[in-house]
Amino acid sequence: MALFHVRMDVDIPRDLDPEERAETLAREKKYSQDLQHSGKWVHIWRITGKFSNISIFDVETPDELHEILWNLPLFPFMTIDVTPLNKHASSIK
Ligand SMILES: O=C(O)C[C@H]1C=CC(=O)O1
Repeated sequence: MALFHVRMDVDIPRDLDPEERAETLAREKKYSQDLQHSGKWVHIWRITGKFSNISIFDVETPDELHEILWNLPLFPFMTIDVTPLNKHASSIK
């Protein structure tokens, strides 16, 4: 198990075909919710006032996270920042 903090900033071009935009967003939602049901996408929080999220992933390896992120339907329109997390020595959990 490895935890990662991931920030995703979305920037969809204004001239993208509205049908393609809606279809991509619908696929993104299903992809995200399937991963949430699987336990791999542990948290997703909207950043106030931005088309961005902060997420926590629980995966086996960085390669697995890379595959998940690479296959996000919105990946072509995202800037993604990944921070690996280690257990803090003072954590009681
Ligand atoms: O809305 C977003 O932050 C982008 C993306 C991540 C999951 C999802 O459903 O959409």
